[in-house]
Amino acid sequence: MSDAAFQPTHITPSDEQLAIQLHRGRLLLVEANAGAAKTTTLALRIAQALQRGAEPRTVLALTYTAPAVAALKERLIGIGLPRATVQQLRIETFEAFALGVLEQAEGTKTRVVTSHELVRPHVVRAIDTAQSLPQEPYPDELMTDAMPGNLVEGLLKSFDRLKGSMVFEHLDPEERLTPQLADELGFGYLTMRAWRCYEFIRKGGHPDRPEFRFNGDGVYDLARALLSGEIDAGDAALQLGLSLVCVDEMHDVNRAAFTVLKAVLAAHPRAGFVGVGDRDQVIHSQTGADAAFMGQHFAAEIGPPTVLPLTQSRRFSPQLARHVGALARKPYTADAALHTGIQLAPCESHRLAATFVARLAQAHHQQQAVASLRVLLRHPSQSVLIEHELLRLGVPYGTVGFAPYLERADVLLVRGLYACACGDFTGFETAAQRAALLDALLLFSGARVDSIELRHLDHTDAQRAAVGEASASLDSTKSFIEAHVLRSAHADARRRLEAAMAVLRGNDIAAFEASFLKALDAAALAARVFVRQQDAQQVVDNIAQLHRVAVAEDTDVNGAFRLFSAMDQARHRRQANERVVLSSIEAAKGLEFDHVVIPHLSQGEFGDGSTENRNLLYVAMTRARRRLTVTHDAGRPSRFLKDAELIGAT
Ligand SMILES: Nc1ncnc2c1ncn2[C@@H]1O[C@H](COP(=O)(O)OP(=O)(O)OP(=O)(O)O)[C@@H](O)[C@H]1O
Repeated sequence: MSDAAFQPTHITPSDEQLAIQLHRGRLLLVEANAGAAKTTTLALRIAQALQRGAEPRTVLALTYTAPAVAALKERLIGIGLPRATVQQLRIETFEAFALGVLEQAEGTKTRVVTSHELVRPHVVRAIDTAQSLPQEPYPDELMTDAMPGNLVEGLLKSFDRLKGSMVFEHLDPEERLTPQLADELGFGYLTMRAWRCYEFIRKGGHPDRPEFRFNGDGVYDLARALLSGEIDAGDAALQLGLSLVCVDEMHDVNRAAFTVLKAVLAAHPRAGFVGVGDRDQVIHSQTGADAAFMGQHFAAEIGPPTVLPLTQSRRFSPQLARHVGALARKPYTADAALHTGIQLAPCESHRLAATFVARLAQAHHQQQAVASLRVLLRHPSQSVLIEHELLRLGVPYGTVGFAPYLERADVLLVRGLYACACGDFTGFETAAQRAALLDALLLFSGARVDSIELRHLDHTDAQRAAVGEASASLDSTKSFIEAHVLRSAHADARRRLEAAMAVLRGNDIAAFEASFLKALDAAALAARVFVRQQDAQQVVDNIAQLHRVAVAEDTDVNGAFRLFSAMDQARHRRQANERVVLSSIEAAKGLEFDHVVIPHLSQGEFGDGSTENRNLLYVAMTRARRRLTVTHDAGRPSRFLKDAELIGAT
């Protein structure tokens, strides 16, 4: 145990950082810009606590996302803490932490569901129930022309906000829910009624715990149990013997997470608290995230914190700080010693942008110095052309936040249709490849595996068992497709799949170009399968991009599909590479890379001008250390480029 300042490796803390590292007051908040060393300074504060004698298991650091957990661990190792010590610290997402506390309090583990598609039937049932309750005082308000299945996406989004903001829990229990009250709260009456029914279904009639928990339900259920007094700060499940509680990316905290945090601090009155965040990195506002939880709510409900500054970006240059400051409309300074090259490359088409990015990656890969190049994409479908070019050039790469395009269910569907239509299963040599193909075909065809031997299993397990068996050999795969996919497909889906196969069978590239997308009607196929509009849109976009690549290959249909298989094989032969990675922006939050590439910042490519999209671009640009490259169509640049003063305002 020592009271001397912890000495990090690699960096010399600034005076501002030292003030935070050595702070002894109980409550400390730091709000600072991206790259201003928030996570590093939190890591220093944790290392200082260990130096003062704290046991690693008594330090709890909570964040909202898995990438933020990874970023904090990386910084702790970066400042010199042994990996083994870092592994003993409790660094978790709020959701994982809440699930752990609930498991302890409930004495059992509840099933966790992560797929929107698996909760869809429960939401549909909740709408049905809400619309048919006999004592409903406002039945007319619950009628809608929309099919229940089409309401699921919107309802789940509203449910996220109802949970995150704990709207119901803050209502007067005596107050009756009326259409007017629902309106005042900013939710439709049907939404609030369906929510109550959904929660009833989720509880499954069990008195102590729900049947299942979906995304965010862990934090919500714990927060609700805390508010109702079912669990309190004195409960053994919350008595964790903590000496320090930290929250990284505190701007992502919503009312439910804040309720959990309050209870953790109440359970550990002697533990110190440090929270760090940046209000321009809020990309989860749909779940009720609000920077006020590191402002007025914190002061009013937990106590007045000491607020300490971190003023300068330590990641990138003053020039880049000026641009991101203009984008986020706030003052931004950076360490004058840092240099970040900024390149704005005009590329008129997606294809030109893909070629440009792939060449950059190739040059990067050939350099000897170990450095990271990260291509940050707003939508996964933007990777199709870029990956295709990388494979053509033989540049190894990895993907984070989405699967490589040749492994996506929608791309496997198209490749599988070609394989079935033309009897050419090249590219499906391994059982794993065949299993992925069967899963994709089952998904989009709406076919259900039905066999007497598997009746004792639930649907998911039955499908897994049947696919596992069928994928063992190519012959059994083919018979399974014939017997269980095409023959038992949903009627609409079957019509589309057969029409698409007929186009492929013709091996006529002109007909393929003119009518394949129309015959397949991916939008209709996807809308039947996916709950979220954005997921269905991704299917349409992925297939459109694949089609574009095949048409541009200047060969016949057989040639184009053979090329896809060859590329897939080449990809499997090469090791995934950490130096060139294509990634979603969400998965890069909290991380940093030597060279960041943001392709195609043109009108309509980065979503609308909403705060959420602006914040995503802010997060993306601020990941760069030494180089930032942005491509755009100079004829139709994104408005964000003007806002960031990367191009002149017109
Ligand atoms: N004292 C220091 N000297 C030099 N570099 C430093 C110092 N402190 C932090 N850094 C570096 O600054 C960079 C940004 O730090 P960090 O990731 O902690 O910022 P952040 O504010 O958490 O960023 P974000 O909000 O984007 O997640 C890192 O490369 C880190 O190593």
